[in-house]
Amino acid sequence: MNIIKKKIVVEEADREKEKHLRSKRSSEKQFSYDIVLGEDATQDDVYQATTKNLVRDVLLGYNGTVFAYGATGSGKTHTMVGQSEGKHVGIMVRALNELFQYIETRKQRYTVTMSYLEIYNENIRDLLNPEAGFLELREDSSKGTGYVQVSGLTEAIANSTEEVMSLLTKGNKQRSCEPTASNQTSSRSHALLSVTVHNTRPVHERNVMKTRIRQGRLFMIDLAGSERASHTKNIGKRLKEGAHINRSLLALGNCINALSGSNSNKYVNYRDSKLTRLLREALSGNCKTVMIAHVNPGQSHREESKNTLVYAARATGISHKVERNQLDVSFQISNTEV
Ligand SMILES: Nc1ncnc2c1ncn2[C@@H]1O[C@H](COP(=O)(O)OP(=O)(O)OP(=O)(O)O)[C@@H](O)[C@H]1O
Repeated sequence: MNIIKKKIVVEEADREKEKHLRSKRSSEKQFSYDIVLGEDATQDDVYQATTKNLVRDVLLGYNGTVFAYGATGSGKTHTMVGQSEGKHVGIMVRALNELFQYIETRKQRYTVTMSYLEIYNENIRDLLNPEAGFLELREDSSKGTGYVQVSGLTEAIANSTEEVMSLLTKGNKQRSCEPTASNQTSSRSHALLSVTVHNTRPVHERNVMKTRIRQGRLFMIDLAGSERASHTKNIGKRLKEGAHINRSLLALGNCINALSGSNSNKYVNYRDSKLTRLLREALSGNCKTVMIAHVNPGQSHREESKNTLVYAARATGISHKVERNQLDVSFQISNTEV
């Protein structure tokens, strides 16, 4: 697999090449994306290219989502979570660090809250309070069609980088992770970290004092990887987990298909999995969304990598209008003379 700036070229296997040669068709398949990062890209390169702008946007009152997609063992957790310190820390830590660095230099009032959950075998667990058991999704139609909330999920207030990092570490330790034949540290769940930044500041416009309220929310998601039972050699519990993972990723793929390009009028079924119900806003609502597709360049991973590339190429065709969450509350200054 050759990696060029904005394109990925997948070469067919030798046997397929011969077939293409006989039919005089190209044996290569090209996929185009906004950005393509090669095997030598550092964690910082990935953060800068994918998430840095989302952090800035969230501070301005937009919603943002970044999610890692790809087959098992392709490097999703490495990208999103990474190592706990040093140059291999992942996107979650980098984004939270940058967010607090910015807030600490500002005089405005910011409140940062954070929640962290996992979807394991179609059950939602609070990673900041796992003792709470399985949590339910509740629809709140007053906030729009399909708006869902996780009932009883911890929304922890974080006042500093240290506090937020300690919450993140606590959550990561609770994640369902098991060795499989494909990956020694395979995530068996989808992990969704949500960070909400609420900001108020006074503004003075034409004799009117106002309080400007902005709220932005950043979702950072490490999906579990799609897997083939034959590759992972999973049996029993691992096999059941794999089936749940594949089913919810299929539901996500179906939503991406329905939302992309010429299919945009098609009915989008978010109801097939908890993952798609939770991601509805990110996929089609008021949200700037970045998908990081992971592919393994090895020959033996060619089919899985191709599937990932096809979905990612479709996702580039999804577009929707994004608005800032901002509200001005005015106080009239009257110059009444007595
Ligand atoms: N860019 C990279 N540099 C160094 N090591 C990497 C890189 N990408 C992945 N790895 C290593 O490869 C292994 C598999 O990666 P990782 O666990 O991130 O895959 P995954 O896509 O999250 O898999 P799963 O879906 O099974 O959870 C890990 O040991 C990880 O540290």
